[in-house]
Amino acid sequence: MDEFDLIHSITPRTIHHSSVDVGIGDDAALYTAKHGVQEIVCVDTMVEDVHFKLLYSSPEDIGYKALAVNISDIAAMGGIPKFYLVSIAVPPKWTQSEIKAMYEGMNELAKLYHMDLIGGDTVSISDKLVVTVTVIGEVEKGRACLRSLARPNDIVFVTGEIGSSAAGLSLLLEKTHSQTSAIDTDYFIHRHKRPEPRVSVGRLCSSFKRAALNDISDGLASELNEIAEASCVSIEIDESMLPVHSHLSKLHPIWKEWALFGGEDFELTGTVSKSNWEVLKQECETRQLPITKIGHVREKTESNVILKTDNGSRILEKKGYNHFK
Ligand SMILES: Nc1ncnc2c1ncn2[C@@H]1O[C@H](COP(=O)(O)OP(=O)(O)OP(=O)(O)O)[C@@H](O)[C@H]1O
Ligand SMILES: Cc1ncc(C[n+]2csc(CCOP(=O)(O)O)c2C)c(N)n1
Ligand SMILES: [Mg+2]
Ligand SMILES: [Mg+2]
Ligand SMILES: [Mg+2]
Repeated sequence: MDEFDLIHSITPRTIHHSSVDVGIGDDAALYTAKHGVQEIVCVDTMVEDVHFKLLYSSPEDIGYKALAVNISDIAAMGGIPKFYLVSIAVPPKWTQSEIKAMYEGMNELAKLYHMDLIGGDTVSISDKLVVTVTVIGEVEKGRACLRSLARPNDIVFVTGEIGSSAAGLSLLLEKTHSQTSAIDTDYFIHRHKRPEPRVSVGRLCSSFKRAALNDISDGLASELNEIAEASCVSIEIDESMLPVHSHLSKLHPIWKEWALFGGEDFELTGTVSKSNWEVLKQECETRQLPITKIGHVREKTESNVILKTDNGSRILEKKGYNHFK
């Protein structure tokens, strides 16, 4: 079984409400609730030992990340997050104060975005903790940054830097050991545990008539393939332009794999027209938001995503984190 095939197979062929603008297939769903506004809804689950280990994650870390990954999906639609609901399945070993600490972790981030916790559900489970967060946000009607909005000649960009979260995970799982104290391993670990959703960049993109966005949960290669598929275009990126932390390559020889396929960076990748790119770059510079051009959108060819390297070019397959592979 493949995660993406499964989702495809359960996608309904008909909808009952014409107010549904975007259903299954993007970072979040969109429906028109009131004049001039589209509501955005998304949900993501985190499971102990699949998404985090108690060995290195505090209850606050778990709560923080469970909300962060959902705010990131709202950012990837160009929206403003407003409300959240939390469903928890808690094993017997958890104390009430640990659960409260998990909500404190969420609240840390919710405060920043002025978000309200408006509901949820609590059940017991025999073994591992499961946290499911639903976030509701909104975007001006017609301004959502859909995966299907990339067009030939657009500029392809990514925010922040990629690969650092995967490096942090590798350090936490003790698959990687730093040979020198000159490398700030805590930095990479922090990037893994406490991703920062890029809401401001999403909002800048939603001010353009058209922008495609996706947030990086499964890895840059996977997310760009999703944009290329949804937009019926090909995407060409340049390996030498990929933004990575200056210490990443010193940590482990597989650093390029981390950057392309590692995932959980929760940065945004997307495409805008050439003229909008100049505006976006300038606006990001003014606000000190890191953003990097990494390539171009092309007319559709048989390969969805192409990576140009020093030795030529290769197809970047939709390889990355996949729950059933
Ligand atoms: N079990 C499911 N039932 C119905 N729809 C689903 C299910 N799982 C995923 N989807 C839908 O499929 C689309 C893609 O979901 P996916 O979870 O891959 O995206 P994402 O949340 O952006 O990525 P990630 O979960 O890796 O952070 C979304 O529209 C989502 O709502
Ligand atoms: C203990 C442990 N092992 C592996 C990973 C890596 N990982 C888990 S889920 C995922 C993709 C995003 O999740 P989703 O697609 O569910 O949103 C990635 C890259 C981790 N975080 N912790
Ligand atoms: Mg997403
Ligand atoms: Mg999801
Ligand atoms: Mg995923």
